[in-house]
Amino acid sequence: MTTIAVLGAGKIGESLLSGLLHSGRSAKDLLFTERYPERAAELTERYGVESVDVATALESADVVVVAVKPQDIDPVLDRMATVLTPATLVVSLCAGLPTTTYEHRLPEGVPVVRVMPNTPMLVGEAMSAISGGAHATAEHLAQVEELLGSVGKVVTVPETQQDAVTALSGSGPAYFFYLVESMIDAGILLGIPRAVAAELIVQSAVGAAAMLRDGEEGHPVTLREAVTSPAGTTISGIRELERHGVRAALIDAIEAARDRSVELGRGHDPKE
Ligand SMILES: NC(=O)C1=CN([C@@H]2O[C@H](COP(=O)(O)OP(=O)(O)OC[C@H]3O[C@@H](n4cnc5c(N)ncnc54)[C@H](O)[C@@H]3O)[C@@H](O)[C@H]2O)C=CC1
Ligand SMILES: O=C(O)[C@@H]1CCC=N1
Repeated sequence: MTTIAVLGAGKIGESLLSGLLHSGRSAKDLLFTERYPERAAELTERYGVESVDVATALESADVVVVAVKPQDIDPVLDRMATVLTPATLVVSLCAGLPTTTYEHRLPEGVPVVRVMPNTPMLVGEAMSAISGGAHATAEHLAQVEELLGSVGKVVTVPETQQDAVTALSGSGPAYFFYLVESMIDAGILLGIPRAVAAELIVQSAVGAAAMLRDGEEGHPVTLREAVTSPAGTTISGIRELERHGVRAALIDAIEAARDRSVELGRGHDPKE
């Protein structure tokens, strides 16, 4: 069985471990490394997965998943450079980091696949986009697709689109959570108890998402028009959204996130 080591068990590393276990993978086929011992102990107790040091993880794993922050990648790449061979597949979840950064710092031929997942992985509903580097074969991509496919949906994209994908689906859940949080606040303003407002809005979000994904008519414009009655309530609200430039704000937000992804990828490649 393939041994998978997750380097960095923070929010996304934990989501991946949890998602893989839920999908039926055995804890004995998983390893993780974590900088903070208390965090490592907490996760081992919660999931039964063993925490090891980075060198052990790199030596034991068939697939090494890098889930540290891009700002923390340099010491990890230095360790990887001394241990890895082309027999190990590297899967990078790091925002902004191009596959070439790994290729320029790791021994020749080590296969690298860049992935942008998202935290709904925790409940088996991730959206992950994958792109292979220069030494990644179709089999490597299929392996990563199978791995991430067990915790959600997977698409393959050209690596040139990964910074945009990071802004859209990597950060995307945060924007939906922000919207839900704001709508619950509106409920409070209108005198609805917080718990009731939260139930109303969360179930509306779940219902809207199900219509978008599974409904016969999944186009957002058609679905919104169906809620918007002539001279009704919804159009009064939409006029306010337009007056406040919410559409432009969202476009600007996603463009800013894309730009930040590009920025995070800089400064780690000796050939830059
Ligand atoms: N949080 C998210 O929604 C998403 C995050 N990502 C990417 O995943 C990566 C991790 O992000 P988060 O989980 O949000 O950050 P985080 O800060 O929660 O987790 C990073 C973890 O790595 C550990 N770490 C750092 N250096 C280490 C080392 N040398 N050895 C062992 N452990 C080490 C830290 O202690 C921490 O627990 C980032 O590169 C990010 O771009 C990608 C998609 C979504
Ligand atoms: O905020 C971040 O940098 C990470 C990458 C995508 C989602 N969270």
